[in-house]
Amino acid sequence: MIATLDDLDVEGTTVGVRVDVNSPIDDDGRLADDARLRAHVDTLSELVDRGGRVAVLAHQGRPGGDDFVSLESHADRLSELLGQPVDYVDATFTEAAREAIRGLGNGDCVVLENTRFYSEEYMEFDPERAARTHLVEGLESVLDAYVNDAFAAAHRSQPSLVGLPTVLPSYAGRVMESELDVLGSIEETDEPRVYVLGGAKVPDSIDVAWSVLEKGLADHVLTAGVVGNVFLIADGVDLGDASSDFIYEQGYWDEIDRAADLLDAYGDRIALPRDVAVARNGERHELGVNALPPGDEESAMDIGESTLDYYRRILDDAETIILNGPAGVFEDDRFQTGTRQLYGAATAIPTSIVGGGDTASALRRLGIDDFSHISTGGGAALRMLTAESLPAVTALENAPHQPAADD
Ligand SMILES: Nc1ncnc2c1ncn2[C@@H]1O[C@H](COP(=O)(O)OP(=O)(O)O)[C@@H](O)[C@H]1O
Ligand SMILES: O=C(OP(=O)(O)O)[C@H](O)COP(=O)(O)O
Repeated sequence: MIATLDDLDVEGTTVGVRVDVNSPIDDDGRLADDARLRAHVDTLSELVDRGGRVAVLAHQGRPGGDDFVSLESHADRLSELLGQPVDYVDATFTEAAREAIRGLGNGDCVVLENTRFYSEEYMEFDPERAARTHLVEGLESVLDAYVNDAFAAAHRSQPSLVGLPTVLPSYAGRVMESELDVLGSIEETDEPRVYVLGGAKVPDSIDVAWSVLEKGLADHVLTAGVVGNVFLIADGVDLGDASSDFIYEQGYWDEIDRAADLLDAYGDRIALPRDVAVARNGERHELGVNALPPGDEESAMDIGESTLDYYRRILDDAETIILNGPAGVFEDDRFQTGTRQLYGAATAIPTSIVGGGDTASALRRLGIDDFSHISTGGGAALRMLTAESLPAVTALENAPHQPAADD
């Protein structure tokens, strides 16, 4: 049983709120897309409106990456979104941070510095050990409560996600609540239930496929993107050197054997692309699988019309569809068709659930957003779809001061 904001007496309470605003960053090191910030506005505005003293904790990027930047521009944007001043302090758990938190009045909000500027926050710990890190020990004394709204990071066992809820009364924010509500009860959705696995996270997608087929959750698994390419090769199709080299370079070669095992076990419920699109003379060119391999240097970048017809026929009967990852290289106009049409068809199905942070924002840019639920998480959503527990969710379940089960 996880406590929510409904269980928290907010007025005058100093709350540490973990959000996931890990976002694309522009060449000047500033926020380039505010979708993830907007997702947390409900939680944050509720807390300030109810008189909370709000300290926001978040990570941005990974050490060494171009997007590993300060949260100053996130704070600026948050101020616009909340319609009130939001302070930023370039400290996370030191005396400067504690001073900023102690200085909050009711309804005030401050954004602390990128948690991953501190090495412990980029390591995974069990909750008890995480509770003895500098970040947790530094903040514990100035916080009355902890709210986790960072569903997209809930598969990470890092101090701000599993350590703070070990020592503070803890609550799920509104994003976390709605994600757990939808993704935690997939088995209650209507059948036939179809999973579409596309994109480039091949090992994760194969884990999901195994799990949902084994548990009988999926009536059909439709494959696309790099995932579809791996299944085609596993089925004996020669996709040519360019696609094979790409899969090899990504370190996914072993996944071909796993895909072949899956086809052996559940081939009747797994649908493979019937054609692919390549770039020929600078234009999109579709090739049936019987016409493969493609020319030298031609890579399978999207699914083609014949695959879309086949997949649409399967979708005709579906009551629930769960999609993860694009059908092709949607960043290139020539290879957007598969994603546009497949996801477009999915919006007509009564229950449509999309996982995958990057895919979700791309879909919004394509103007396709009429789904029952668009998850804020990529990796976290995939983990939930395999019915695996997420460390940050478990930490919330085990946190002190939980409401009684019959509350
Ligand atoms: N056939 C393909 N070949 C190469 N890359 C692909 C192909 N299909 C999809 N992709 C790439 O997959 C990436 C997104 O996949 P993924 O990271 O799994 O999605 P998400 O971020 O939503 O979880 C996109 O950058 C897209 O270009
Ligand atoms: O963007 C995130 O995950 P996602 O790419 O799976 O959606 C989260 O912020 C987690 O980031 P991480 O994968 O660097 O731990």
